[in-house]
Amino acid sequence: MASERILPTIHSPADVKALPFEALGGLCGEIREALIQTISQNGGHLASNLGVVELTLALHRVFSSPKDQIVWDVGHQCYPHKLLTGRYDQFSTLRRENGLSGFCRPEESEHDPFVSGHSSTSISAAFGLAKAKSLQGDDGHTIAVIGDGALTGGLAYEGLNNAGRSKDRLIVILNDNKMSISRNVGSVARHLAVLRSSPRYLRFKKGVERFLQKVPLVGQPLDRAIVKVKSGVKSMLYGNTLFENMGFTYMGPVDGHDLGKLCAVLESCKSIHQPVLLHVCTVKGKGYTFAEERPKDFHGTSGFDIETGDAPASRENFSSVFGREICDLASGDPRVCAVTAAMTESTGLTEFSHTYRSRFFDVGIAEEHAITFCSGLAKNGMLPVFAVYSTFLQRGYDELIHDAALQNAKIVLCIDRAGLVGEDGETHQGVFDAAFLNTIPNVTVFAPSFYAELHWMLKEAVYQYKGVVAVRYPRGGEPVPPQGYTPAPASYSLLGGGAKVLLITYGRIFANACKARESLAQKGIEMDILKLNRIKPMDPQALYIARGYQKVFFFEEGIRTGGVAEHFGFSLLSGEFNGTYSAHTLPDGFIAQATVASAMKKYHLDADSMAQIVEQECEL
Ligand SMILES: Cc1ncc(C[n+]2csc(CCOP(=O)(O)OP(=O)(O)O)c2C)c(N)n1
Ligand SMILES: CC(=O)[C@@H](O)[C@H](O)COP(=O)(O)O
Ligand SMILES: [Mg+2]
Repeated sequence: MASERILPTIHSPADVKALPFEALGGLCGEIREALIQTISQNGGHLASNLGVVELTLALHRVFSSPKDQIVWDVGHQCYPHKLLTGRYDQFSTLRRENGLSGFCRPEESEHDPFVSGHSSTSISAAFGLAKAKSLQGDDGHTIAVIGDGALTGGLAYEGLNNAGRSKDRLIVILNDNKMSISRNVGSVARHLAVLRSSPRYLRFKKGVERFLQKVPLVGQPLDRAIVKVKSGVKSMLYGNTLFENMGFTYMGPVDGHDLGKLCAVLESCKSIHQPVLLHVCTVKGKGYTFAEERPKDFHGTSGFDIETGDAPASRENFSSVFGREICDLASGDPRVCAVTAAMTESTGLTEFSHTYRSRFFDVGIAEEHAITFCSGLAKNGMLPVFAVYSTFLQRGYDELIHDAALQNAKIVLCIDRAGLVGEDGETHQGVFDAAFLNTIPNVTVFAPSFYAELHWMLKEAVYQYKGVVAVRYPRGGEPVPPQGYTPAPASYSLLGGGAKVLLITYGRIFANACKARESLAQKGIEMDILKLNRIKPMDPQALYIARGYQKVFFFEEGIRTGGVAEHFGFSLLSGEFNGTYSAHTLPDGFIAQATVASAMKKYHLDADSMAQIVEQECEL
């Protein structure tokens, strides 16, 4: 007889605690099955989640969420946590519109204490949470779970530096699977490799524990004294770990797939009332052979066949075209360098990384550093191109101002995933870059709608302009180029001429504007389109053209405040313009997860909405 499934009966961490230990292995299997089933359909971060199944279970056995708070770094590995904290029934809605988020979301559950999506925030957040608890006399624990990849981000060290030697109940769990999205990089990764290969410490610790158990009335002060003695002896024998030097008690390394060991060591962590770092070793993709063998492919997937592990063949997209173009430039110019902050594959730099190894730099999840590093390269005569997602570029705002723009350093930013990104949702939408780049002097911004434009804009960016030059393009492929439109290397292009109505736009939604124009033409409404190729600085000639129209509509796939539409409108309305101007942009808010097509419709950036808006205005 088939045994009853356990996962559907888990409605809260209390249910996890109530299970006999022998049932936990089966539960791990059910969690893995749920992950594989759902992610194969909905897409998501499979390999990272498969790797933390036992760890998540152990955390919920030993600690009591929500009193004890668990902060998942990046949050892309929090799906097992969702399954164990009352969200199993909604799991099929993962990453869908109005469904469960693929990251931690306090609005979704009391078991998600902090928003996540961007890397390396967990230690700072957890320390803040822990400190607040201490100040309020709350004896709950706070646990940050951070991956070895996320540990390459500078913010993690700011958190460690600040939290070390405090007296708060903070536990940092380092989930070390040797992988960021690609193989992890840098000298800390090397330090972790050394620690992984010296399991003597935990054995030593176990000896201490056995001793402790024999000592009657072991209280807190004795616990601490033992920890100190133990650390001292250990550092004499083996040298200190980085974490100990930063004031943490280091425990580990421990096998992150051995539930018994994990529970025992977490109990020990719980008894040390000062910051502890527990080093856990896991296998990315654990339990699904294809993901174990190809963790990169299963880091983020848009869906796959469970039997074969095959995903739909990836088609040409802006990232792959960029990857080709940058290789072309590098082949003819030894000054061209490519920089990524741990996103080699997804930004299209795989080929470059193999072919031009000495000029390729994966700096880790360190966008701030990447920008300042690029400025240094540029100052000494190289031509650095930093390929970065729009949402992660937000990290480097000050570096752009202070380290690049202020000294007019010649760096090129290839801003990928600019605009709506879809299922990753609020934390990943690329809707702020046009607005925040608008605020920085010495910055030029291009926005291709098609691959052919990316080709000439990239060249222009590398060779024709001074200062910081950005080329921003969306996630995925180019839209179908409108009939009769030939991309031309100019800062703007005008479609039509002589109409009274003008639509202005840039980027991929230019294609929607062209469709809207066609459908309006069928209704007898003539409309010209002004397509901006360079969105900063604005070409005065483009403004001059707009002045001649009676009705001007600006459509922008970006936030309103500070965006291109607002800037254009301000300049237009403060000059000699007698017509009406309206801006149709994304709202000044956070855009929820949904397919790009659905969000476009919701915010009136699709062709039908554009046509409707123009038609209604023209009827007035
Ligand atoms: C600031 C920032 N840059 C880049 C990313 C993209 N990103 C998401 S997960 C990830 C790798 C994380 O590796 P690790 O922390 O080791 O977790 P693992 O997937 O190995 O469990 C990267 C680079 C991000 N989320 N945030
Ligand atoms: C978790 C994370 O931040 C990234 O892995 C992100 O989900 C990538 O999404 P893309 O599919 O756009 O590369
Ligand atoms: Mg990792």
